[in-house]
Amino acid sequence: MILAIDIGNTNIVIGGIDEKKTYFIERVSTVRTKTELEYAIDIKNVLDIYGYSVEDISGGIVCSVVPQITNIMRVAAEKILRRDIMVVKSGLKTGLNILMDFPNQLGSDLVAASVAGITHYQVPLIIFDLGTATTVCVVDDKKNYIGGMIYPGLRVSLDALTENAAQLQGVALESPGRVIGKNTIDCMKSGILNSNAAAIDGIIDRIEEELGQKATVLATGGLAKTVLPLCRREIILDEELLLKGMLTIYQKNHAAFAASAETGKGADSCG
Ligand SMILES: Nc1ncnc2c1ncn2[C@@H]1O[C@H](COP(=O)(O)OP(=O)(O)OP(=O)(O)O)[C@@H](O)[C@H]1O
Ligand SMILES: CC(C)(CO)[C@@H](O)C(=O)NCCC(=O)O
Ligand SMILES: [K+]
Repeated sequence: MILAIDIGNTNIVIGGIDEKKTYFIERVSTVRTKTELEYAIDIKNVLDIYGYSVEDISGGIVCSVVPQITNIMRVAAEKILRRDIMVVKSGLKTGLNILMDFPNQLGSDLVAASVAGITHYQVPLIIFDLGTATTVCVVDDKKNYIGGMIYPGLRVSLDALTENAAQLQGVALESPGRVIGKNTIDCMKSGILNSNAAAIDGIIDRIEEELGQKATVLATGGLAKTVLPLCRREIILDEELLLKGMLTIYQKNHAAFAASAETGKGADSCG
């Protein structure tokens, strides 16, 4: 099994995975001030809770969209696993052809999700990731990453609303059970959930129209399981999509990575 660490803007997902299965998957909060030792303790605690030791882990990979934490987490994982840890970045083999204006600016999380998409599902693909941001990845029938969308995630949208409206307070992100709200809280709950669900349905229609093809639609991220039940289109929920993508990237690059680490050419340059 390898250790896969996905650093998002809100949460860090720590998972143990191999081609057979996911052994554990846990979230800790993304805290920008934590030290290497504190993240090392997080990793150690997750392993301890599940009864795994360092010997059970054959390697590690970090995927991050928070640049100031990337290296701290890499060193933290190296402290625990006592081996070089791979970082998802441009230059690695992925099997995905990124047709963007600036391919190296594409978020590593979007790369990992798309790699998992082309590995485990039928292309073309539309992939929604409902986290801090809601992102949409579009992969065509030739496994080209052709673009997507980025818009505010549900929690970020709600926070902006309550900050700007004097009479509105925070609500839990849960369905009120009906579309037409009868009180402030239900109106807000219905509004945030149904507006996002309807957006997803509508976005799928528009992307398929622009693609000229029907696509496999996937969803992942902390909020996917809350929103998907309100969508009308068929959408496959895969909460382990990023971990699966990180495993594939690890496998495709592991030999070159080990060789470059061995010859001291720099632990994190692979090609
Ligand atoms: N059970 C929950 N109830 C309410 N909000 C939640 C819940 N779980 C996650 N969230 C919200 O979902 C968002 C985080 O989703 P996720 O765990 O996918 O985070 P992330 O991976 O850090 O996001 P990103 O990858 O976009 O940076 C946050 O806005 C968080 O407040
Ligand atoms: C859009 C987010 C924040 C989603 O996590 C992340 O993928 C990111 O910071 N991306 C960089 C910009 C881009 O992907 O075009
Ligand atoms: K940011």
